[in-house]
Amino acid sequence: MTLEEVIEECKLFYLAGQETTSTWLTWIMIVLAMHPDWQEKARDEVLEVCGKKETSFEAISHLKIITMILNEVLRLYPPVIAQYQHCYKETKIGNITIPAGVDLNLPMLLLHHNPELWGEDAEELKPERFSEGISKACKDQLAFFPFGWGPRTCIGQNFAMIEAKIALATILQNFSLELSPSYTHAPYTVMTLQPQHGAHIRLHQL
Ligand code: HEM
Repeated sequence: MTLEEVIEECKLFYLAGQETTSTWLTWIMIVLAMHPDWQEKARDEVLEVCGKKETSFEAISHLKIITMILNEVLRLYPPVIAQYQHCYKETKIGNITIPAGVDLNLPMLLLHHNPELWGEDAEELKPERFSEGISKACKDQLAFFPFGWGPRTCIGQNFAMIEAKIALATILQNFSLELSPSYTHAPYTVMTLQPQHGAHIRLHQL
């Protein structure tokens, strides 16, 4: 690789890895402040598995409720709301022929909220959907792809999962989260899906 290419790769990793994970963590905190019952379940699990100690790589693999919550937040508030693919040469997928030059939009946000795939409660926070893993959460497991799909799927997804689990476990060990009355729920997109008026959350030290 040339020096120029290495620099460009570093920029890509910074953009793809920082912005996505930080908005995801922001939504996780908003959602747990909105749903104190799930916040309590999540904290109980963290305290049971890790106690008040620093979370270890080994311990986070036992955080089942936290994993369910992380997936449900990715479903409702995917940081990347759609993927755009350009078809360079005529391609056949099943019965469909896509001519060269066509731009495809894969709308994660729409599919993640589709009641035909997720049920009439698609708009509700229900982490228990993921209690038996991703493949059983939805009628069509291809409908959940917050990290993309296929050979170019997100290279950082496992890293992001570990990062989010450690960050969330540490926050829950030390703080309780309460939604401020000034918070207005308005998801909107500026490159990633963000809370338009900010994440007004009160943190109470435990
Ligand atoms: C919540 C966190 C994240 C989300 C939602 C996310 C989402 C995505 C999506 C949708 C793609 C496009 C995949 C495709 O074309 O099929 C992608 C690609 C990529 N992501 Fe992530 N990502 C996250 C975290 C990270 C992290 C932490 C890193 C690096 C440390 C990272 C590095 C990359 C890179 C380098 C690519 C391009 C891969 C390629 O084209 O071969 N991402 N990500």
